[in-house]
Amino acid sequence: MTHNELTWKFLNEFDVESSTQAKARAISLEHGVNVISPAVGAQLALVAAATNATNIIEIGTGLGLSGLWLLAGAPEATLTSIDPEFEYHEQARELFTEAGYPASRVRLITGKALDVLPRMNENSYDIVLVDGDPAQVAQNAEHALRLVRVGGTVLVPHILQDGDIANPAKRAGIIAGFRTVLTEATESENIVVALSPAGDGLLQFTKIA
Ligand SMILES: C[S@@+](CC[C@H](N)C(=O)[O-])C[C@H]1O[C@@H](n2cnc3c(N)ncnc32)[C@H](O)[C@@H]1O
Repeated sequence: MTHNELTWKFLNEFDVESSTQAKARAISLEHGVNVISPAVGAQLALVAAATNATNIIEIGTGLGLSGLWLLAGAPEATLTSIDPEFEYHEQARELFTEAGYPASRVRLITGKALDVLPRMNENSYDIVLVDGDPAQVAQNAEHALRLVRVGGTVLVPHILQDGDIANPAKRAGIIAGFRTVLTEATESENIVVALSPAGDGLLQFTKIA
């Protein structure tokens, strides 16, 4: 194993999941859902805790793993999570309940992000997680920036796209969308940006104006 591979392995094995998070990961994998790594999950929890988040929105519930990590950092927060898959939401609901989060604080909206997000109030959320349809990442990130309050943070996992984002020859389709998100984030004067190499990458930007 190279030095870089060893470092990456260490980084991604550093954080330990709760039994419910581990269960959510196993069920997600059974459904073929591309989940965040424990290292990314821990980063989400840390941002939620550091932001003292009370109002979180998540695009792409999956089976609930990323939501469980966000609530681990802000157990008193309300999580609104959007996904078109009703079956995923049924399973996720069971996992949120098992982890002790009441239904009143986990609002699952079964629908498509681009239908739901325009109806949500701007400057209202402490955290917006963008992890829905990768083909719509640029539009979703634009909505996220509108929805997050000043001082709040937008989180975009899978930003490195399995290494494809670093390959200039890869320009088409989904990769183009992720590149747009990165370019717009670095060019905006109203946000502070950090790109983390954890898991498949995590782009974080905090609105400052
Ligand atoms: C990468 S998975 C999310 C994984 C989850 N965030 C986690 O780490 O536990 C992407 C999710 O986006 C959902 N999705 C697909 N199209 C969507 C859309 N138009 N709006 C919102 N979510 C969508 C999929 O059903 C899938 O659950």
